[in-house]
Amino acid sequence: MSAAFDEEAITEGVKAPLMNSSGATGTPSTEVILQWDNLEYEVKNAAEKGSTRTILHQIAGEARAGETIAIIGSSGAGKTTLLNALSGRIVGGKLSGSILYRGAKRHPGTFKRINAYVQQDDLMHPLLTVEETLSYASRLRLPNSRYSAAEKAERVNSVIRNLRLEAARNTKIGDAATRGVSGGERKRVSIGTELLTDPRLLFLDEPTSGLDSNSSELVVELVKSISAERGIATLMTIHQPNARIFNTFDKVILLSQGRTVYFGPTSDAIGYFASIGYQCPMHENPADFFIDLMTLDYRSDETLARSKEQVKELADKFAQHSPETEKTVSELGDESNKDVGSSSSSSSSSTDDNDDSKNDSSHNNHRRSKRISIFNKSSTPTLDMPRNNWLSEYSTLARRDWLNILRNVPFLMGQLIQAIFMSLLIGFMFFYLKHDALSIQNRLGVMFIVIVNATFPILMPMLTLYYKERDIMIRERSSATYRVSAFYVSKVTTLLPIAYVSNLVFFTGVYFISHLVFDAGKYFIGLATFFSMIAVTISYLLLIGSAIKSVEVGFIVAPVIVTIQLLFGGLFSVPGTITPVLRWIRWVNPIQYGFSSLALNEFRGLTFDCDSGQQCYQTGEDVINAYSVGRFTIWQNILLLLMLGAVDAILGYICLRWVAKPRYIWL
Ligand SMILES: Nc1ncnc2c1ncn2[C@@H]1O[C@H](COP(=O)(O)OP(=O)(O)OP(=O)(O)O)[C@@H](O)[C@H]1O
Repeated sequence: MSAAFDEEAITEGVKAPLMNSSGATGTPSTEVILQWDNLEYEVKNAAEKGSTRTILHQIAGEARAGETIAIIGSSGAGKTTLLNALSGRIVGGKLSGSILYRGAKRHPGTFKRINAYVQQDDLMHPLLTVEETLSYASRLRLPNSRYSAAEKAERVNSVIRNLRLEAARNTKIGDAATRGVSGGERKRVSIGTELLTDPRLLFLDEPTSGLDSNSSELVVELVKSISAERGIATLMTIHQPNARIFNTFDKVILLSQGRTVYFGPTSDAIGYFASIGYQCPMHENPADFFIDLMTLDYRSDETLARSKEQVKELADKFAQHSPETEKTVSELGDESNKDVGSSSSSSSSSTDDNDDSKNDSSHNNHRRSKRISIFNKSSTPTLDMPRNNWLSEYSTLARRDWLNILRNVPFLMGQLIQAIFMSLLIGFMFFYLKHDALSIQNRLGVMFIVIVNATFPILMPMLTLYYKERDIMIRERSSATYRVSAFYVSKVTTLLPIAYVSNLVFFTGVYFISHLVFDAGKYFIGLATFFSMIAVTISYLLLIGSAIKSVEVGFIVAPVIVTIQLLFGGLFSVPGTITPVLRWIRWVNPIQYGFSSLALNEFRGLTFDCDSGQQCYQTGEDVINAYSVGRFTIWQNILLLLMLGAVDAILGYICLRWVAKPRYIWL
């Protein structure tokens, strides 16, 4: 099933022999998966024009197969920046130094498919169950050429088992509006979707944030256990872990102000700090102790200066320690790697405090061994995954979209109730139109309101849906899960039918209650115009939702443009009378084409009973001429609508590709 892969294909250039930092050739059990050296990251300093700010200073380290490494530091220390730099997800600024994947330069296209990144915010479809979420992820991420449907299902089951999600298997993910799984379960589902592909590297940004200590411990323990079992090199940022969690990690990187204050086996950290004059008090959580040492104290200028001095001293001492440390860390790394996968961390320190932490650790590991089952050993990590074809991606996404939308009862009911309510309101407002002079204005009014109903009531709720899904797509795409085009077409083919069903009810209701010209041909031509207008609205919302990244700005721009289109739609001002400077608007105004088409359809062939002495249009043709709606034929108007829709849809797709394109800096 998991065929062997050509490793040359995933790296650039000549592949270097695998070396650990002491220069020894790596053995499979201590294989260095990721090495980084002299990493510096600079950004523009917003406070001072022309100057830069260094966020990471000369960071070096390595992550080996099966190791779980924590990046710890106070807020703003540079943890996420380091994680992003290592995972190839850093945007903007200037990154320098070197990062090697198994001894060779990383190749962006393939590296992102073999490493997994669990973001801090778990963006998932709230209406899918845990099992469905994992199942769709497996269908999208695992290639059909290598995995049968049964194997994918087995993999999902294995993830559910290993991440202890059996009880939540059929629970919906949920969100602020819908109660779903707990925070810890949600995080484990996020991790599970990333583990489905058997990554070689796992990055987690604050996986315990927002979780209580029990859930946090479980998440970290499971990640550690799975990483060790599967030979995954795992790096995670973490905020103030408790002592038990701290001792779970094989190694820690302690960061302060973008500098390394310590990198090495967790069990040696207390000893190292004691050796440079900072003894961790007995019974104090070592993580809290280290973070206190590394945090700037802003209470006064004096405390700030003192804490800055202390941070500098810690970083300098670690840097001075470096040649020796590199060796020590590497040797210790080898030691700890021997333990990777077993249930205890190495310890070379003999201080009381360290004994304390060792006790914690062994207690922890005892709990872990009881609580954690392991992945199916027969499956080996894969290094690269070929993609599924477009049709397979599209059909999976479309099925997921349909499931999502059909479960979104408030949205569907809202659409239907709105359609019924508006059809009754408008139908009875213009109830049973006669053929007198007054009916002319009313008929024009009905035509216009029908067209308006194909804009706002569809645009706003569907734009909300689209923005949510777009963000999930951008996250999923960062792991090269599927093509943007498959996502985009899937959106068109779900949103359009949903809009058509509810608006068929609306159109039919208005048509018969207000008693427009009863004729099957006119009904269907009117419906064709109305549906073409809906297609333009859907394309327009895809364009806005793709081109404008910010939801807030999108919600301002979208209605403003539609309002302008309404003003120039043909009812409030006759096109020929508009100032020449603004006259071009009609050419790109779908409302004008839609209104013209409906008006032509309704008025053609009509005659009106004018009272004697009353100024009145005698025939429908008179109305058509007076309102200048006869510039194009009905079918030309419909064609122009469809063309505008196609242009919006194509522009939307181009914009989405641009928005979804990762702009990561690579080393
Ligand atoms: N692109 C950027 N432009 C400007 N400043 C940046 C940029 N990236 C990071 N920073 C700054 O670098 C510092 C480190 O940021 P980072 O997010 O890595 O910290 P962190 O340790 O993860 O903090 P937290 O735990 O609060 O998330 C912060 O002060 C942040 O504002």
